[in-house]
Amino acid sequence: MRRLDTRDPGFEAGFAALLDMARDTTARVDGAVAEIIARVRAEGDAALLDLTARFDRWQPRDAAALRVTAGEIDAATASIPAALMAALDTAAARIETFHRAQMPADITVPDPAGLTLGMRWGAVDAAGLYVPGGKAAYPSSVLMNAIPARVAGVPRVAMVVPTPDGELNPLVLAAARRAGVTEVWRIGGAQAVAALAWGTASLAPVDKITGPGNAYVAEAKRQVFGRVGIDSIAGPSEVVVLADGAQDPARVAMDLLAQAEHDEAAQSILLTDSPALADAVPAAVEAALATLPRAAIAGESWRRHGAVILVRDWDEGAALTDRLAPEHLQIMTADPAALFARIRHAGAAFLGPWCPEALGDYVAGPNHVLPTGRTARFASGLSVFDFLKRTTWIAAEEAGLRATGPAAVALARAEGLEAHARSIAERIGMG
Ligand SMILES: NC(=O)c1ccc[n+]([C@@H]2O[C@H](COP(=O)([O-])OP(=O)(O)OC[C@H]3O[C@@H](n4cnc5c(N)ncnc54)[C@H](O)[C@@H]3O)[C@@H](O)[C@H]2O)c1
Ligand SMILES: N[C@H](CO)Cc1c[nH]c[nH+]1
Ligand SMILES: [Zn+2]
Repeated sequence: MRRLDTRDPGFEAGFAALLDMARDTTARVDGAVAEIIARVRAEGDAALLDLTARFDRWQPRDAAALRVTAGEIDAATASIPAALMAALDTAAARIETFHRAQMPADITVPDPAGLTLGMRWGAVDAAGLYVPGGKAAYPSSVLMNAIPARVAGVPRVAMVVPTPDGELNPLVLAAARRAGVTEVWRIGGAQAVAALAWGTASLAPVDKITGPGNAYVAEAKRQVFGRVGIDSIAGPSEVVVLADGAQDPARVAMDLLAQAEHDEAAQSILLTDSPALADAVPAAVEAALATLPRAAIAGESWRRHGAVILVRDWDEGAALTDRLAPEHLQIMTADPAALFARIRHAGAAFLGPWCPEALGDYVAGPNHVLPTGRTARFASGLSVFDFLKRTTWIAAEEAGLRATGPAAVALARAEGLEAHARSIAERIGMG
């Protein structure tokens, strides 16, 4: 854990090291990922069987065993206790409501020159959803990926999830059923991303791959981009908590640990204007760690990547937050909305002491698949827009072509493109 103070002369160097940590999560695995993708392209299902045995410690009998059957999904769903199923339902319904509200409308623009112009939205044909499963199972991520895809109208939704040691998580399967996933595959890591992008004899390729994952998954998505579309790069989790001196150190500590427990590579940062809070939180983190089942992961994450930054004021706090462009931004100050208005870059914001980030992970409604590694400077969280694309259209009658065509003819000739010019000119008798 780093302790930084903006008043210290060495602050910039320490802060730059924090920024580098966020930037560097995938670079170190690019070679290994390229090899995995090349193997899946060359060997298809055989590579999936071999890599699954190697990385997930599970040897599927054959390629057919990589696909979860409808019977397995039925049995898993039936095994979920009613109260847990009700919680899954609450989350699914709230996520669906929020994402339905995102659906954009087609536009038609009447044009005074006599053309009609428009833009139409349409869903991709097939989406591949990556659901992480190496260190923990994420039923909530199934809902967060699949519900926007279905709301957008995607007909084929293929989900991949690793099953370490051959363990299928029943709630992951129940969530897949609840969210309308059409295929579930027991594969993970870069090999799953490669299979979705290039296809194998068993798994048909998709058009768009979405979802979070570890550094291998994030790097694989980066490498298959272009062959398929991807959402943002959502890698190891991050949170920046902005808290003033009125906040309870124990609550702040648990909010930091809620990200740290995801992954040793996760990053949790506290920014505060209170020297007392800056002193109290590290001790509160250590005390809370002792009570957590995933203390080993959370402890390593906190010690390697965690930070407490003491700022002079919230002007400084807002500027540093923009430089971090965090995946999650939790604001617990006297006027959280006013401070949020001064910050431009964050994947998702959580305002006030009654809005811990974990609420958004599960049931609030907005998506929890968010841009990490400072990509919130230019990227956004998963939404229906990731599964939609736009087609613009133009309709012209003769009068419209006569009114607008001569300018096009002039520009086409200026570009030396005579066929362009004549395809218009000959229709309107310009010669
Ligand atoms: N941003 C989000 O919305 C969100 C949501 C949930 C989880 N997460 C993040 O997703 C990540 C999940 O990571 P995970 O590891 O638990 O699951 P994962 O499913 O992303 O990765 C597991 C896979 O990684 C591959 N792998 C592991 N070690 C490898 C190696 N040495 N070489 C090649 N491949 C290897 C294996 O194929 C394995 O199946 C965490 O960082 C968590 O913070 C993010
Ligand atoms: N915080 C994660 C996104 O970074 C999402 C998640 C899933 N389950 C719990 N949390
Ligand atoms: Zn989380």
